[in-house]
Amino acid sequence: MEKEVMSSLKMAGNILCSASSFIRKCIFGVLRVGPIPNHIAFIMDGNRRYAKKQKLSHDGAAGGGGRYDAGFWALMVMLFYCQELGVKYITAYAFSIDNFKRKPEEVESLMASMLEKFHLLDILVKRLAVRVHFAGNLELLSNELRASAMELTEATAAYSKSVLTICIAYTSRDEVLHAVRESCEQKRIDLEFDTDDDDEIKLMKVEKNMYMAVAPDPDIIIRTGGENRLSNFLLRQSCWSHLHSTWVLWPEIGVWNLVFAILNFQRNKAYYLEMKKKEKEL
Ligand SMILES: CC(C)=CCC/C(C)=C/CC/C(C)=C/COP(=O)(O)OP(=O)(O)O
Repeated sequence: MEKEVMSSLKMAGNILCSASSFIRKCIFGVLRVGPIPNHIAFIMDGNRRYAKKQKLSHDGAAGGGGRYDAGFWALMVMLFYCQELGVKYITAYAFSIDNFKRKPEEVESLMASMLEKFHLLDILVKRLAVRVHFAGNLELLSNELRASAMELTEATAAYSKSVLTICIAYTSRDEVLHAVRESCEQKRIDLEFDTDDDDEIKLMKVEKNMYMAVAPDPDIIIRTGGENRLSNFLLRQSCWSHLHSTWVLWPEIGVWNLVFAILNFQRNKAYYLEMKKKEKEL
């Protein structure tokens, strides 16, 4: 009897799963009628609030892992959906330089959790043929974490179906400073940074040295957790990005949040194109 109940439950689960995957595919098909963004960046806010809500452990040993496990899986789900939709570039703000100011035990356990997640990522991204990049001042990380990040970058260098950029030890201001420093350095070496260049060319030369030079500018930046700020994230690259803020906590982000963000982006784009057309007609 118990066996029969279990197998019926399993069957019901499979039917529900196939139904939801069918519905998702239909919705994605409708979304594809409009322009699909090439690059979506995520500000993954709300992990601590989620952990508090779920009464997850806050202690040093399990705090980082417990708190950020659900957030990591939410990122993997978003990566999967984006790939299914045809969004090639995905960027995640995983750890800002300002986050180093948090309590030392919190930073330590978060870093330990990152290391664990990098090993998991190594298996998962290869299955999805995802190339992984790291953007940020990796010198600020421990030797072990930095080595693991570099290994992951090398191990996935041949994949090209999607590109996942993980911003770690990152702030936009630091990125600009780094790019300007590198560009000045190259001037000494190559004399490349010609003083006769116009501003646009100078800017392009500096941009080549940005951590984020691996991806085009984001079409959409999605921030969870209810804030409407960029918090020192992709300031230079977000000039024309559509900003989408939602109250949902990052680990609870779902397919509908992604769908609404893309629908809003498509509506704004259509409005913008309409305005441009009217401007030309005048
Ligand atoms: C390998 C990899 C990319 C892992 C990703 C893991 C992950 C979800 C990291 C997010 C880190 C972080 C500081 C988020 C901000 O939420 P918060 O802690 O500030 O939460 P709050 O807004 O509730 O205070």
